[in-house]
Amino acid sequence: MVVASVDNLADERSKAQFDVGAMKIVWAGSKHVFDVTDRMARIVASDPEFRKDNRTTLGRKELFKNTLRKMAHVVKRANELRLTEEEASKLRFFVDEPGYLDLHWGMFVPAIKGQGTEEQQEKWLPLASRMEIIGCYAQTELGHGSNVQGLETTATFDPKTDEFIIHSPSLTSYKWWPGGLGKVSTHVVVYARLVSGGQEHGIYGFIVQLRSLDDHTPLPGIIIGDIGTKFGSGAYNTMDNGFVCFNRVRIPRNHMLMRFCQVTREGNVCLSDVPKQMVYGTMVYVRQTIVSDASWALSRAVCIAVRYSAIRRQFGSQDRGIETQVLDYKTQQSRLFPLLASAYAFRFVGEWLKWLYADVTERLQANDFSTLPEAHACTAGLKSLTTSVTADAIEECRKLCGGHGYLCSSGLPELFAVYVPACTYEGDNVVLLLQVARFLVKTVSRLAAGKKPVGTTTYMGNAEHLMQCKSSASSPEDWLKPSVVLEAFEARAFRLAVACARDISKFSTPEAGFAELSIDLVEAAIAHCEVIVVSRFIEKVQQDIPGDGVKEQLQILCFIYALHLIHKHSGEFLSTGCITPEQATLANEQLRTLYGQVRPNAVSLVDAFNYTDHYLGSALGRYDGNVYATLYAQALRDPLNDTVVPDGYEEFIRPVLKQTMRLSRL
Ligand SMILES: CCCCC/C=C/C(=O)SCCNC(=O)CCNC(=O)[C@H](O)C(C)(C)COP(=O)(O)OP(=O)(O)OC[C@H]1O[C@@H](n2cnc3c(N)ncnc32)[C@H](O)[C@@H]1OP(=O)(O)O
Ligand SMILES: Cc1cc2nc3c(=O)[nH]c(=O)nc-3n(C[C@H](O)[C@H](O)[C@H](O)COP(=O)(O)OP(=O)(O)OC[C@H]3O[C@@H](n4cnc5c(N)ncnc54)[C@H](O)[C@@H]3O)c2cc1C
Repeated sequence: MVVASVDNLADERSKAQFDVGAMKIVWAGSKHVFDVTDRMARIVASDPEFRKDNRTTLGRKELFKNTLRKMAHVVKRANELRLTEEEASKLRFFVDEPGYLDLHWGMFVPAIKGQGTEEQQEKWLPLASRMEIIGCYAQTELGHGSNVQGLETTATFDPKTDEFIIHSPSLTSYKWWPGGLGKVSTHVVVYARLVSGGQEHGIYGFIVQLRSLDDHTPLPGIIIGDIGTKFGSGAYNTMDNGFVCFNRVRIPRNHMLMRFCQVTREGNVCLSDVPKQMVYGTMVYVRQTIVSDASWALSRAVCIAVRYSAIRRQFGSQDRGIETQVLDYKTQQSRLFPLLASAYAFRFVGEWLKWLYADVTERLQANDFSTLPEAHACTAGLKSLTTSVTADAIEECRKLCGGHGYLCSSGLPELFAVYVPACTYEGDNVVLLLQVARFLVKTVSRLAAGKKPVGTTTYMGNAEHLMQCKSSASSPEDWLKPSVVLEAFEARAFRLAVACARDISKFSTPEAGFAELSIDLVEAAIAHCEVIVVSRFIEKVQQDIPGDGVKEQLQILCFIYALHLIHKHSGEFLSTGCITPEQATLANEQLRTLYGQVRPNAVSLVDAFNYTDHYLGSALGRYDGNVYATLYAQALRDPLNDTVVPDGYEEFIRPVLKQTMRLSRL
């Protein structure tokens, strides 16, 4: 019997029809980013302190202490190697362990940068940069997360002492969930209702010291702790998501982040001439980073599933000879290749979103707020779309790996458990899609008033055409024309948005219509977000892309991405009359052909992610394909195999066996 061998992957690599090195640069974004990323990944992979293969077997306390050790080592290495901010952030990324540093650098520092005045930045950022203080971001409460306006924590100005009093008036007002809060952070940006002169003035951020810098004990008036063990083994349990109750804790007035709203010594509240939503700026920033992260998590799962599918063989042999690689089954391809294509799609849309965010930031600094609603809709919508798809895709990759995918040594269960809360944090995905829908309905109603849509809604300006057009696809090849594909996506999105706007107007109030039609609104929002991803991917493959065959591979992936969505949402494309059933069949035919074209390149397309075996953390996804020996070696290392006769034998197995023997003698 011939069994799968490690040569499978070498064979696969020899079939590649493109320059993998050049694709690595495209994936990374530039030669510079590739070099930094590659170097940081290797530093982590070669350092035994960053070992992570025992994580799922550790108890919570041991696990957490292990994370603290790793975080301290990250800081030490970053200092020793004099890493730049870019390098240090990559180093943390490849350590691949949720920990307080994520919140310190990912939310606390950005909140101060975005919401603090220049003086506040000058005071706090050096302390944070040198890690003389450790910070986190406390917005969510036990009773409210999505509804930020419903937060209960108060920050009441006391003009007698020139201080704010931070107070948690009820159990439901306890801050609940902030990462890094439970056990580590010394400081926090707390979001609270500003009260001055007996009046409420909305939600703002306040810097509060939580713990003594001498002995780490909570400061007076602060009750603080961890909220408990979370989903999955290892996974997000390395993080001390925490709770805190403030019992009239006093902070100096200048600890309120005052970039957009100032409270004077007398207690007067002066709003700057900027939209009040600027206070939500940190969320917009983080949502944008989450879109980029989605492509990393998705590509990691896909890399494992593609390599393993090339190694794994089942059936297909009459004479016990060589069997079929499961990657050759069309059903496997139809489940896996759209995910591979989505990984590339999310990578490119993530890069574009970074650009959009930089653009809006520049405009805001020049007091141009015109693109803020669009930036909010794009970051919210793409965060929702990419995290939902990625979470589902990781689970699909687990199933694509059959039984072995369910083992922790596949890396997939822990990846899923770590990743899935991305659908919830930084805004529940449905709540965020409803924000996009709100923006779309507004855009549609402005069209009627003759206002020209801009940015990602520019296509809606072509309203008459989009409402009437019928797809011209009359052969499978027609589905490889960017204009044909884009028109179908734009027409579907526009018609769904217009139908929602029209139906809302039939209700007594827009609010009532919005609430009743929210299911349709969410679908319209997804359709719009898919227009963004598809059009950015098409734009990308229309650019000059160096490297033999690289552009051709990206074109194949681009059309797989678009056509699999047409298949997935065929009900919507058909019911809106954008395509006919015959055209849907042609699109499917083309999709099957594209699967055949990507097949010989699949392993090389995941090699282009350039992941180290350390980062993948998977017996199934190893670069060398040595799957079975690794699975066996890891099984032997399981704590349960420390002894041949298990602990508990004398107490619990032997008595059962004895009892059974006694009974059988009766
Ligand atoms: C390093 C990564 C680790 C991750 C760790 C996780 C951290 C966290 O989870 S932190 C907590 C994150 N929490 C959330 O994301 C909460 C989600 N909720 C919200 O963002 C908001 O409350 C809301 C957007 C869902 C609703 O806000 P609300 O004030 O009630 O707003 P309205 O729906 O009435 O909208 C008013 C107006 O404001 C616009 N808008 C809302 N958000 C933003 C924004 N971020 N930027 C710009 N504009 C925004 C909204 O579109 C409305 O506009 P109009 O329609 O023009 O009135
Ligand atoms: C791992 C993790 C880390 C986190 N880290 C932080 C942190 O560092 N700092 C911080 O402040 N917070 C943090 N959070 C909290 C997080 O931001 C909130 O959990 C999130 O915003 C969702 O809010 P919620 O829990 O109130 O959900 P809810 O709003 O209670 O959602 C429950 C359900 O209600 C639905 N729903 C709610 N409102 C609507 C609506 N208007 N229309 C339709 N459906 C609706 C949702 O779709 C969902 O299905 C973290 C959460 C997790 C899981």
